[in-house]
Amino acid sequence: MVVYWFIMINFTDVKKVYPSGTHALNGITLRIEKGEFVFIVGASGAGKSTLIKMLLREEVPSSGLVEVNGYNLNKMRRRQIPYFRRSLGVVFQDFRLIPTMNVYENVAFALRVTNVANRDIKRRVPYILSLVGLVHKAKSMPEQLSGGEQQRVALARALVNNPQLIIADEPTGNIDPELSFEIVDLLNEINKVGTTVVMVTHEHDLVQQFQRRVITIEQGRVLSDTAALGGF
Ligand SMILES: Nc1ncnc2c1ncn2[C@@H]1O[C@H](COP(=O)(O)OP(=O)(O)OP(=O)(O)O)[C@@H](O)[C@H]1O
Repeated sequence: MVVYWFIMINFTDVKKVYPSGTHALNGITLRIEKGEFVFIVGASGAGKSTLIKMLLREEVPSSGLVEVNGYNLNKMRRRQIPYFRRSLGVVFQDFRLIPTMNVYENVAFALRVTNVANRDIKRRVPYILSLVGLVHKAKSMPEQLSGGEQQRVALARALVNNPQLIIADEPTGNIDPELSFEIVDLLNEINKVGTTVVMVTHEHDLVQQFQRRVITIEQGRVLSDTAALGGF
């Protein structure tokens, strides 16, 4: 096996058959380099979520190789999984904020679980909240926020550990179209400073607007893989 330092994600002939017998992935081979911004698109049932679950090591392939950020996920031991996941920033469609914690605490919590010192938390959380434009909402509870604001908190939480890779699974699925643009724009800004971004989406308008690499999945295969217009 050759590990290239510039590769963030490597799938080699990845197949996934669920115990039900469904063939969700039928031989996916793709490479995403560090620093790329990639949209993953495809019809419902095409295999996008299964692909994301492979990236997070929530599912293992039936065959084929999955490498993420230098880790061979096929060989990863169970006790290594939490450490691996902490190297990623993950954003989901349904935000997944802790409802009993305010905005500040939701973001701080991601640092507390990794035993970051209090004085560093006090410095880092306001900085990240300022990046997503939510300093003035630090004391608000999630239920007091709009969908777009909740997703920005989720993004702040994903960013606070300074991950090299952000995985966003339909991050705009539950927010208004005009706010969706803002979320992808933030991901775009984060990407510009070097973070790799992989975003699953159904929204063709967004994909059109941002003109990045687009990988289309159909029936568990890569149907097309188009480089960003204007090139890298
Ligand atoms: N845990 C599971 N057990 C059995 N089959 C599954 C499981 N998860 C997904 N599938 C099946 O695998 C196929 C791919 O599903 P997947 O969720 O990856 O698609 P998707 O592209 O993410 O769809 P959507 O856009 O609707 O979320 C589908 O046929 C689905 O029914």
